[in-house]
Amino acid sequence: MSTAFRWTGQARFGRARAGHLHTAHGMVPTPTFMPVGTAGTVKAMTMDAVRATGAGIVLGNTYHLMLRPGAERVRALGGLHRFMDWPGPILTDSGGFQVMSLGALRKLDQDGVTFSSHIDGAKHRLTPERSTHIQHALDATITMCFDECPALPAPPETIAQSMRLSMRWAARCRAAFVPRQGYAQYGIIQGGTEPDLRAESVRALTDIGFEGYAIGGLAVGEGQELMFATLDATVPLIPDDSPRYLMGVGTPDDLLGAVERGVDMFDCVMPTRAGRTARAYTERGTLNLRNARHAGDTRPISPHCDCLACARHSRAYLHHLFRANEILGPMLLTWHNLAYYQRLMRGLRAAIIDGSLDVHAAWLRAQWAMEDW
Ligand SMILES: CNc1nc2cc3c(=O)[nH]c(N)nc3c(CCO)c2[nH]1
Ligand SMILES: [Zn+2]
Repeated sequence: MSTAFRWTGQARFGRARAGHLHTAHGMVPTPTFMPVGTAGTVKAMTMDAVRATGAGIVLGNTYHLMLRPGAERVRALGGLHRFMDWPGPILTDSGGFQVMSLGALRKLDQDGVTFSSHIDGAKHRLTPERSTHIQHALDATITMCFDECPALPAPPETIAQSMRLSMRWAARCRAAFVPRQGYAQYGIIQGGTEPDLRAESVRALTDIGFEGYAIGGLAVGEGQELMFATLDATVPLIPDDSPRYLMGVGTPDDLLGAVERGVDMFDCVMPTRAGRTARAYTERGTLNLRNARHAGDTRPISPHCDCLACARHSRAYLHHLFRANEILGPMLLTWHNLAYYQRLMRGLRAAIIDGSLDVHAAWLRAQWAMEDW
């Protein structure tokens, strides 16, 4: 069986699709949610626990790993898969977004970005070539292009100039990429919420040619309606047999709407960040487990969940752990939230395959609107 990197379709429902991502590090059913493993760890989770939630692919970050422990050290230690003991596929983001959200004293120019580390203030520089080389040193299964994600709202001219810079950088990233069987590089579509700029960006990237395409520049405060409108304008322009990845998204309702619009891959810090702040995701919305109403509640977080927290513990116990600031609290709740996100994706995939996505979507939305049990 060829291990060439590719996405293969299995079933369609309207613009939604179910399929498989074939990579050098294994095959992942889509649509898929990628837990964020920023600095070589999915915070508060062992990788066995991440696997137990049903995750197939995780995300790492160039920015964090280049600062600590350093890409060359990770390469010397056998690459990120060995380093974090995750044999499955790893997608690494390229660093530009994180520099603009975390780096200090940032200076963007036509050639790249100079910044000071938020850890020790040391000066660093990222260019399309350096970001691509770092991701190669990490042995990322999927390498992301080095891009600029403009803050929204912004005038169309600003969005256009930023997108065209990212497209010039995408060509430099492709030239610096070392092709390997089963590995991939994704172009990142920019253009804000301007349909014509989005179309120009898709054309620029497909002219260069990548193994997959990400929709960047969203989930930066534009709101769900504008995000969905931008997906409506952009996703149909992406080659049908290419995997589509919506960066940084999102809530369960965002994921449903984006899957309905043909997106295959997602990453978001919400389930893991919420797991550390006592916010639990359930089929009926979210719960704040620090709330006193849970103090004596012997029920599991969700009656539909097979995670460790729901199998063995009560809401009362989770409430206690967070009130006592015990480390086990974030561990159990992160596990639960990731299990919820994976269950949601499995349900969407099954509904696409059995032709019931419209009914399933209506049921999900009705459930999310209901009061907690
Ligand atoms: C939370 N919202 C969000 N929007 C994003 C937008 C971008 C983007 O446009 N480019 C790149 N490289 N990464 C992005 C990321 C980090 C993904 O974890 C985003 N994350
Ligand atoms: Zn659970």
